[in-house]
Amino acid sequence: MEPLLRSIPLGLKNMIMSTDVSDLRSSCAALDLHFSTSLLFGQLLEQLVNTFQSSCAKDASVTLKSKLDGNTALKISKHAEALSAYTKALRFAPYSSKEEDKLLLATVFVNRASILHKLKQYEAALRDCGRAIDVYPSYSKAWYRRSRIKFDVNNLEGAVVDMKEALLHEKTGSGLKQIENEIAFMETKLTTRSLPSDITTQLDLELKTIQREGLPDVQRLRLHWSDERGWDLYTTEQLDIGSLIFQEQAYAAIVLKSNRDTHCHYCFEVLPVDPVGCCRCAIPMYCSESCRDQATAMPVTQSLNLDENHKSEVKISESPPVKVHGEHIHECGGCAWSAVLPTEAVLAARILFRITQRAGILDNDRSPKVPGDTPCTEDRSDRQYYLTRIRMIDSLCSNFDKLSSNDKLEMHVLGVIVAHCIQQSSNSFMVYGTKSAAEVASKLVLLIAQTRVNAMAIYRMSSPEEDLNSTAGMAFCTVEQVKVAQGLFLLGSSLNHSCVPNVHASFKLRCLFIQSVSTISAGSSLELCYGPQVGHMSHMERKNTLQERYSFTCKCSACARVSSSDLFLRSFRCTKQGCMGVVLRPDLCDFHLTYSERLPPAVDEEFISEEHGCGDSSFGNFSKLPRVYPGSCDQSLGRTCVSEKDFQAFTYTYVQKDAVPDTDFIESEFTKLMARYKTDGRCPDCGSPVDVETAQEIANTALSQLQSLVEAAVSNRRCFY
Ligand SMILES: C[S@@+](CC[C@H](N)C(=O)[O-])C[C@H]1O[C@@H](n2cnc3c(N)ncnc32)[C@H](O)[C@@H]1O
Repeated sequence: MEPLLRSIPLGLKNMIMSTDVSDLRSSCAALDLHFSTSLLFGQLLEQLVNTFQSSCAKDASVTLKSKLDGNTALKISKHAEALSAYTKALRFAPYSSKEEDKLLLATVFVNRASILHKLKQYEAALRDCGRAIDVYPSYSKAWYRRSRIKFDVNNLEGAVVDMKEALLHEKTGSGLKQIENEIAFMETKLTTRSLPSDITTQLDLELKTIQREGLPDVQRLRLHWSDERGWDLYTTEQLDIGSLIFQEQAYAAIVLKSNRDTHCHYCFEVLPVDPVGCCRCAIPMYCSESCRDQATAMPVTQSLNLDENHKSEVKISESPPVKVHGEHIHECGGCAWSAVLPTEAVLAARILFRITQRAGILDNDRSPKVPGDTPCTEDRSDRQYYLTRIRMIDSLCSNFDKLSSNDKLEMHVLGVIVAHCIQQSSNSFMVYGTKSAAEVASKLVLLIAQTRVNAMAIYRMSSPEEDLNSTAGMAFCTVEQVKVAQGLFLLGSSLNHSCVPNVHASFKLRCLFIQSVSTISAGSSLELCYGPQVGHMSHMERKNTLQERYSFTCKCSACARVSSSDLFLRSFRCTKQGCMGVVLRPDLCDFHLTYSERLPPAVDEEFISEEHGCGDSSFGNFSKLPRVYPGSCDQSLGRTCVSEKDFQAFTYTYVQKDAVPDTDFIESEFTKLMARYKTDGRCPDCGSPVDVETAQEIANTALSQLQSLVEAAVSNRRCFY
């Protein structure tokens, strides 16, 4: 990416960096034209779309090597190692109608089943045997293994049936002898024992089913437009605390690169011990065939009939099953682009894929924003509903014009790369109509920007890792929230941010659940926290985080007034042992600055700074501020010390007054308090010099050490209680 960025001529760079959303077509066309003669771009594209060079292409030699690794590990009882080697072997195993490919696949499934059997993971072991039988029905060892597992779970009848099937397919003399002995032994058992229930019959019931896409209940929700915050979702009815306001399936979603080997690429749950891979490429892992089929919009049986070059996929793609979006299929086929490009670019491609799949066309001109009070869904008949939703993609805000010039440039390069990757991937079936790569790229650039602003992080609670080499089981005590995927939820993305949110988001499979965390009165906006929250971060940190991450300045109710937590978050105790003095950080004045601009100039002339005015315009009317505040510009003057008594008196009044106190009250109290102190950098109680920056550094170091300890403890995942 870096060399490609460097290769862009300065004039073109400047044009792209200063482009706005209405110029995207011309800026993308100019970049596309430049890349069309660039050797570097051609080479990169070749790497991204060439199935033969790709690291994610299916490769029987990797399967054979991993299978051998698994066998070696098994011999020395390294079960966990053997299991992951066989899973890797399956990941790379080609799915084709060739005899040798089918046999290889079936062999590895049976090998993995043997380990799972040893580990008493009966359900998973039975599933793997079933997979082997589906792929290669005359593979005796698959029937044999399944019979042994059924025997161990007391399904003696099933065990005998499978063993007899194994006998039918066995070709070696010694094998036949062994199977006959097994049948005789099992039949004796069968006549002497009454049988408990069959675990295998329960399996089907227990198999996870993914919720079908349902329409959220949005009857009581409306969208409202304001120039300050764009679209805002509000309720027409009062909502009680804890109400489920709506639930919504992801429009498009993608697992994070860091979770590719641990979570299902479709439902994002933790992978079981017997994950299944994609039939065409070696990247995605799914928890079940059901997830795989939904991600690729193709049943396994069809996958097995693919010829070597996967050409038949094109036929399937011409008539994708209704209601199944198969978001992985268009980017799959053994080429690397979707595996190596940044997640947000691949997610944007998935969104584009879905738009074209639904609408049948790619059209940039649809639906300009219409500010006003608009119901989210007027007509919920299927077609109209989806048209409304597609229209909403165009109306998702991108904050494009507020992006940094480097972000704009990077998004342009990604947009052009992805547009070409999609067009050159052998199995791509996006419908572009008459659109050129540059036009597709301009749509992608906008989608990447929209994805950045609107996509939500999908979280999972971490679940216990089983110790596969121990059959004794283990106690588990660490539970943590892990960010596993990124998804776009159309209705969810109309929720604005607040640093004191009134709704909470949670996820199950690919579904978003929005619940109220307080009583929300009719007509109020539903506000979610995008991350920075009062009590966790100071006003300045919240402001910077939102600006950096989402390119907007927060206009929520909490940022429109002083929050008591800011005071606590930005203060230190004097570091001298036994001293109770409290030292406030210089940047505590950040919120003071915000408010003082709205108030009459500071009254006490003694504290008006003349000599320390730094001329930094970001500090607004700096010369009118009390002298105690210039610490933010000049650190040597920035020690604002307050005696414990005053601090307590102030915070007491503050907290007692109201949890979200009256701004003017706080402002005047705070100004009065600050005005009593000089910036001499000393603790007011003991007179020791106080270095707030050093104190902050010490606190940060201690925090990161603590964090490392927690991480070490979590990764160890052992706790005895
Ligand atoms: C996920 S969208 C929310 C819906 C958005 N208002 C719209 O019109 O599509 C996030 C964007 O909404 C705007 N926004 C959200 N919360 C805001 C807030 N508290 N203050 C100002 N703008 C906000 C910002 O432009 C932000 O990038």
